[in-house]
Amino acid sequence: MPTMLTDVFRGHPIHLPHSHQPDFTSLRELPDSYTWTLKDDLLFAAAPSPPATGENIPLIDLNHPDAANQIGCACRTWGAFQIANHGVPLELLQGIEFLTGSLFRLPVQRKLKAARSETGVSGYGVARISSFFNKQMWSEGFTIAGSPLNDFRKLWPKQLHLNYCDIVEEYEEQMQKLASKLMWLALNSLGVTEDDIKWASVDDSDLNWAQSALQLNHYPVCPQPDRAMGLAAHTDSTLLTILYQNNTAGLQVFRDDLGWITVPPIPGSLVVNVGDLFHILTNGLFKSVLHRARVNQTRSRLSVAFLWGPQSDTKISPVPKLVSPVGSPLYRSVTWTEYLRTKAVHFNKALSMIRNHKEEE
Ligand SMILES: C=C1C[C@]23C[C@@]1(O)CC[C@H]2[C@@]12CCC[C@@](C)(C(=O)O1)[C@H]2[C@@H]3C(=O)O
Ligand SMILES: O=C(O)CCC(=O)C(=O)O
Ligand SMILES: [Fe+2]
Repeated sequence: MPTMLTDVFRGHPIHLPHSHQPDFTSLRELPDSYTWTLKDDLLFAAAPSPPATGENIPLIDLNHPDAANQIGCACRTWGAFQIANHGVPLELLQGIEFLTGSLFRLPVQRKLKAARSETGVSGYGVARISSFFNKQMWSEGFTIAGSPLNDFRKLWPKQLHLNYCDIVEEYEEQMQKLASKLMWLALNSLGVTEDDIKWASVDDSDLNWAQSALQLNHYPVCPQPDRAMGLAAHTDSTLLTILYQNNTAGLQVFRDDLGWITVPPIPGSLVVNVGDLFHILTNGLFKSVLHRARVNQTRSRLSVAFLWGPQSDTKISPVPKLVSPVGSPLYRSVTWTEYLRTKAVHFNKALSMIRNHKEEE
């Protein structure tokens, strides 16, 4: 039987200190356990871009006739871009932001009623990647995989949870269509079409070949933001991730030649990033971008990540058209479930674990 996203960590517990969540608002100084240095993350202080270059991920208008090529170019050079005219109603973006804010404003004891279990995917807690670091992150999260009904009922025992479930359902529906559209635009820019990928379809009335999770993130105001970390550097395991951020900056993407670049919030736009599975599918042509979230001394920050990938039993391997006739594929084939489990053990080394030894020249 194929594994669902909700089951991937069953038999694979990840020990996370959910219940040690501090009351962020009462702390005037950063506790040592939240103070990051180079020792805790080698990239912690990697030089930011020289201010003069002003380089940043592109903002792409999806109504532009050349959008596919612009997306392809952004996926190759940055592994990320922002989009305008994406068709997702502004009220829905405001709705998901309101829901996220009201969830994290709940008292911590109520949030812990829906705490993520050690073998589960859904629920409230610290970032799953926390187990790879000695220091704690200045954030709290809530993951939704499958229906949020059970968890939401624990958070809002009265009627409210039903309205919030509707918002999540509508948001996921819109995001699924958008993610599929973006994937095909990006692939078309490489000359890859529906004929080259048997497990996916262009028809957006049938998106059963894909699945997703929603990650709600809250980064509270922080007394010493320069020494804290909201969400440590990572790549997503997805094909694509679509991120909504509120009007507070914090997301940063890494470029080898530029260091960390802050992605400015642009009202109404969405950030898209390439995940590890898209990198594999394109035989390394699209960059799975390393990103992280920093925190702020005066403003709290919210973000909502729509993490999108194939069904759990679908084998993802480099599209043959993108492998040189004299070379071999950079990666062996892998399902999303297998990859998530590899990542749960090897974290940022997961891609190299599935890399073929005999590489393309
Ligand atoms: C589908 C998933 C991707 C994710 C692990 C998860 O099972 C649900 C949460 C996702 C998330 C969000 C924050 C960053 C990340 C690396 C993490 O720790 O949990 C991603 C995971 C991922 O993309 O690998
Ligand atoms: O909050 C952000 O800007 C980044 C969130 C993120 O990377 C994630 O949830 O995977
Ligand atoms: Fe991420």
